[in-house]
Amino acid sequence: MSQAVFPPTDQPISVPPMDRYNQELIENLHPPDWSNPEPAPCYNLVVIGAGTAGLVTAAGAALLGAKVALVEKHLMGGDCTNVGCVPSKTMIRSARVVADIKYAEKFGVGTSHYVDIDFPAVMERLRRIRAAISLHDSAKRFQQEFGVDVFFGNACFSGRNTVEVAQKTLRFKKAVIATGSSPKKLSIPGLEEVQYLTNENVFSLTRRPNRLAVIGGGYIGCELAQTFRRLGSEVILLQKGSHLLGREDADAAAIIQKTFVREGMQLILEANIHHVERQDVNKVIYYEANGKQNQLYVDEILVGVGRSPNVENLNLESVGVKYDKQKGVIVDDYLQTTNPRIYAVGDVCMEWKFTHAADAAARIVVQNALFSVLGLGRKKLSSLTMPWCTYTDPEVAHVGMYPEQNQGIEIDTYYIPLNEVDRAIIDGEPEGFVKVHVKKGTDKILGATIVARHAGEIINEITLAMTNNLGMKAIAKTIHPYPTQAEAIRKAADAYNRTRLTPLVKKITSSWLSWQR
Ligand SMILES: Cc1cc2nc3c(=O)[nH]c(=O)nc-3n(C[C@H](O)[C@H](O)[C@H](O)COP(=O)(O)OP(=O)(O)OC[C@H]3O[C@@H](n4cnc5c(N)ncnc54)[C@H](O)[C@@H]3O)c2cc1C
Ligand SMILES: NC(=O)c1ccc[n+]([C@@H]2O[C@H](COP(=O)([O-])OP(=O)(O)OC[C@H]3O[C@@H](n4cnc5c(N)ncnc54)[C@H](O)[C@@H]3O)[C@@H](O)[C@H]2O)c1
Repeated sequence: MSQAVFPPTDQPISVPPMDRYNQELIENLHPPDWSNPEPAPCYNLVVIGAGTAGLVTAAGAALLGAKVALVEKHLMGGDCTNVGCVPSKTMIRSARVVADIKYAEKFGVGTSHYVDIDFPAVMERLRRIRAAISLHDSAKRFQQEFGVDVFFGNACFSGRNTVEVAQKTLRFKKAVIATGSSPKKLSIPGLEEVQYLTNENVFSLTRRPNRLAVIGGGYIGCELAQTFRRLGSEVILLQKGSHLLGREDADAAAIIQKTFVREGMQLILEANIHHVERQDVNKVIYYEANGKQNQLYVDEILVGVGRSPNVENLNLESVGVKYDKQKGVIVDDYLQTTNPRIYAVGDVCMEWKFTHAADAAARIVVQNALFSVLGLGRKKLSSLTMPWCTYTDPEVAHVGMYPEQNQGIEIDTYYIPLNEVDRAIIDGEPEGFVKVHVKKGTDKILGATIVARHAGEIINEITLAMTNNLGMKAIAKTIHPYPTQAEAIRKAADAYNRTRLTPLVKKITSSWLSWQR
C-alpha cells in the first residue's frame, strides 16, 4: 500500500508512484530546484498555504498591485488539485464510463457483458490529468505571471508582524492563514496499526483493493465508495448515522442509498466500530449494528469522517489568533481573526469546506485586508449564496436553506420528479427531482435541492437567481431549450405561477373570454 504523501518539509517531496506524471506534478507544484527569493523589506500580504484559498488570495492581491509572499510547505494547489476534487472527479469519470457500459443494453446497445476495467490505467489517467491541471497552480506561474514571491517551507508566526519560513523572515502589513484541513482521525483501537487509506493516499493506489471497507457516509465516503464499486471492488460502507449524506435532503439521500444497494454495495448504517485488527492478509473490522455484533474481512479500509483544520505549529497563540481544534481559526463575518492584522480563509476556518467556497471567500479577504479603510467597504462571508454538489451518480446539488432549518419562515416547496421531465425519461435517468423552496406567498427562492445526473450543472440557474434576487416569476419567463433536464426548474416555476391563478383571477379571465365569444 502506498503511504501518505506528506513528508516532513526538509525531505524531498515524493508523490507515489513516482512516474513521469507525478514528477511533472512535483515539477509544477514544488520544483525540486526552487530557491526561495530574498524577502522584500515588507509585504502588503503574506499568505500561508497555497491551496485554493491561498492561491486565489495571493493572485487576486498581486493583480491589484500588492506585494505578496505565498508560503507552501508541501504542494501548491493544496487538497483540491492533489488529493481532493481533481483526482476524485477524474476517477468518478472513469467509473461513470463503466456504469454506462453496464447499462448499455437498456439503450439497445449490446455489449459482451464483460467490462474489462484496467485499474492501473484508470489511475494513470488520473495522474496524467492531475499533472496537466497542476500547471494552473504552478510555482513558476505564480512568480512570473502574478509577480508573487513564492516560498517553500513550513511557515509560522515569529512576531507581531513577521512570519518565519526556511530561515527567512517575512515582514507583513497583513497576513492570511490559508492552511486548509486534514482528514479527521478516528480513535478506533487497532486502526492505526493495520494502516488505512484516506484522501491523502488513496489516489496513489496502483492496484485495486478487491474488498474495500469505507468508513463514513458523507461526501468523501459516498463519492469514493460508488467509484470503487463501479471499478470492480466489493465495497462495504459503514456509516455512523441512520442514513447517508446526513446533512442533505432526506429524499435525496434515499435515492443515493437505493442506487448504492442496486449497484451491489453493502450498506451498514448506525455502525459502531469497536476495533480493527490484522489477520493474515485480512484487515478485520469488529462492529455493532442493529444490536448485533459482527465482523468484516477486507483488504483495505478507507476513512472519510470529516476534516480537522490545520491550526498546529503556526504559533497562533503568540500573535493573539484564537482557534478551536475542531472548528479552526476563529474569524468574524469579515474573515478577520482575533488579531486585526491577520485574516483566515478556506478550510482552516470555514464551515463550507469547498473549493469554490475557498475561492469566493479569498476574494472577500483581498478586499477586506487591503482595501478597507476604517472598516468601510468591507464584504461579509454571510452575504454569499453558496451552492455545493456531491458527485455521486446521480449527483446531489444544493443551495440555500433546507426546510427543516426554516427559522420561523413559512415556506412552500415546489417539487418536480424527473420522471415528469421528457429529457430525463429520454436519457434513461428518471430517478431524481428538483425541489425549490420559496418564502410562502412570494416567489422569493430560499433554497433548492436537485438530484440528477448533472445536478451540479443544473443548480447554477437557481444560484444565479438567488444571488441576484430573481424569483420564480423570472425563472418562469426564461425560455429553456427543449428537451433539457433543466426544464424541471422551469416546471417548478410554472407550478408556482399556477398558484397565482386564484379563483378571483380565474373568474376574471373566464368572464373576459366568455364576453369575447
Ligand atoms: C477527496 C476530496 C474531494 C473533494 N472534492 C471537492 C469537490 O468536488 N468540490 C469542492 O468544491 N470541494 C471538494 N473538496 C474540498 C476542497 O478540496 C477543499 O475545500 C479545498 O481544497 C480547501 O482549500 P484550502 O486552500 O482552504 O485548503 P487546502 O487545499 O488544504 O490547502 C492548504 C495548503 O496549506 C498548506 N499548509 C498548511 N500548513 C502550512 C504551513 N504551516 N506552512 C505552509 N503551508 C502550509 C498545505 O500544505 C496546503 O497546500 C474535496 C476534498 C477532498 C478531501
Ligand atoms: N463534492 C464535494 O464538494 C466534496 C467531496 C468530497 C469532500 N468534500 C469536502 O470534504 C469534507 C470532508 O468530507 P467527509 O466525507 O470526510 O466528511 P463529512 O462530514 O461529509 O462526512 C463524514 C461522515 O462520516 C460519518 N462518521 C463519522 N464518524 C464515523 C464512524 N466512527 N463510523 C462511521 N461513520 C462515521 C458521519 O456520520 C458523516 O456522515 C466535507 O466537509 C466536504 O466539504 C467535498
